[in-house]
Amino acid sequence: MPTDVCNHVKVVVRVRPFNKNEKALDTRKVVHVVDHHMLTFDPKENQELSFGAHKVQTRGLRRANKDLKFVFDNVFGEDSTQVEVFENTTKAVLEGFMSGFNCTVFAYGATGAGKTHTMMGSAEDPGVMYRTMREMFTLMDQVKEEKDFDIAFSYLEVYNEQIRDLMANVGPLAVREDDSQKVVVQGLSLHRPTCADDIVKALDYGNRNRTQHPTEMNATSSRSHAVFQIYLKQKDKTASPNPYIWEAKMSLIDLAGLESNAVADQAKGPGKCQQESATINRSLLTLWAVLNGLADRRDSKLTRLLKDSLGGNCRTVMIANVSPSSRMYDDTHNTLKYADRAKQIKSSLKSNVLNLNSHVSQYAVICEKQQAEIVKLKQKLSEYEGRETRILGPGNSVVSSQKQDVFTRVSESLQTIFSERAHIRTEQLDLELQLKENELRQRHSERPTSRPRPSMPSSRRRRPPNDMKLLGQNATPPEVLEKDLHCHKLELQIKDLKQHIEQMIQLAALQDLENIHVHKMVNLSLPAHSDPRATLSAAGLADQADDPQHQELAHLCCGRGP
Ligand SMILES: Nc1ncnc2c1ncn2[C@@H]1O[C@H](COP(=O)(O)OP(=O)(O)OP(=O)(O)O)[C@@H](O)[C@H]1O
Repeated sequence: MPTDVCNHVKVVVRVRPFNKNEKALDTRKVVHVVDHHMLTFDPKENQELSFGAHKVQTRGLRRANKDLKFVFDNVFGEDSTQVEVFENTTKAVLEGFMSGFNCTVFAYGATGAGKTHTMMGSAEDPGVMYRTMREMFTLMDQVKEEKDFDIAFSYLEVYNEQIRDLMANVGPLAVREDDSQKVVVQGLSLHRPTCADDIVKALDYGNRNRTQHPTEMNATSSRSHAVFQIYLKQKDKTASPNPYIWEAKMSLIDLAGLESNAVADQAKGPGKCQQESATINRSLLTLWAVLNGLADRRDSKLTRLLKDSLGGNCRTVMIANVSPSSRMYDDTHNTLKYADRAKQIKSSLKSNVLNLNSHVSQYAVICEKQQAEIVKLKQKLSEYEGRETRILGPGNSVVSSQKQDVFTRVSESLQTIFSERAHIRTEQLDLELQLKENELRQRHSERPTSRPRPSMPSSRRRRPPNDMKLLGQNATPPEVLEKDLHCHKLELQIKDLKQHIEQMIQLAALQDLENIHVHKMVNLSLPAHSDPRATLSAAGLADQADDPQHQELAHLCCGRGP
């Protein structure tokens, strides 16, 4: 889904190591990296470090230390690796690129500050461009089952306000906008890489065509802005008739080195190079103003070219390259000031996600259908609310609430009948027990006291006969008789429990059957006082017509139907 987010331009600073010249001249170290986010420019004396044994004056007169603290999204020190820089710059925006956001990563800084090293690197230690492509291929590989990709790249330079194709080695080319406001460079060659190594070869080939002139700071100074652009189109592989399509452009730019006028003047004198330097500085200034939203993009070829890749709808990373040496004091100071201001730039992003056939008319039809569905459902709901509440009865037939009342009453009556039955049974058992007691008492009273009872257990037989006392002699039963009675009581209890369990099982089965029968009878809607036999046969229970319990139920159900 397309998403809009507000994003700051990510600004990082990379400080390169002292070069041979700077070492040889024993220049002062003017950039002190405090940590991964902070650096001090021109630190106070106690923080100062000189490369050699003695300090070397900056250009012009020695001035008071500025001791300026700068904070950035990342600060990479002199020992930082290409991997570290990549991981904390382009890698972070790659995810956005794969989600359809345009991205731009550009290296900015003075001539010889390390821009080309950061962006291109060398075959042994490739820079951001190669690593970005390699990572992109890895990411594409991870989702190749779900998405189809179409990837292409172009490589051009802007030199003295002219665009040249570095891959085809032709130019100048015109830049214009197409009907959909996309920037198009007429005649620019597009290339389809199959792997990251194709890109390295292409970059190597293109760089050989890039305009270079030696500067005071860099013998192989790139005097043009090199713009490497990757176009990625991805489409869902799903069988959906409206698959999403992501289209995004990533621009990796190695800008021409900014030259302070002092250096340029010193190095070049009048002529072509002076004009070149002035053009570079002007286009960088324009770029800067565009980034800050202060200038029209038509002011320079570079900004026209990057119309859809700067600010606005784009994720931007700026890598500011600086030298640590006092020899480049002013350039470094300027670069850091610009980088610091770039942190304030915000861009409003919009993912370039398209949907095939996503016509408004389609959505209107879907909306209409859904609205009709809602009206229908609302009607149904109010109909149901108007009616009496219905619940499901046995056999899944619908029983009205009136019938449900009768059903509940019949169930309650049945419960009462069964509990009364149980009570009667208990009373019956009590009576039986009393009878048995009386029988035993009578038997004992008839028996001679001296003779032991043959049925008694041996432990009892061992007791002296005079222990036995007849009931009635002192109003307490003899011990043997008491034990006999207890034994008998237990036997009766066991018998009763067994019967009770059987009864419970039968009752449960009967209750189920009765519930069904009651339900049948309740549904008959017979008048009150109908003949129970007739009710039973009408309910299809003619075989139960003589059963008093069923007759009782039929009586209860009659006249209570709907
Ligand atoms: N981080 C670094 N580590 C080691 N060497 C570096 C580093 N950065 C730059 N260099 C070396 O410094 C020299 C100048 O760097 P580079 O060509 O990248 O500068 P540049 O900013 O692109 O200059 P220009 O704008 O003039 O083209 C090169 O020899 C490069 O290898």
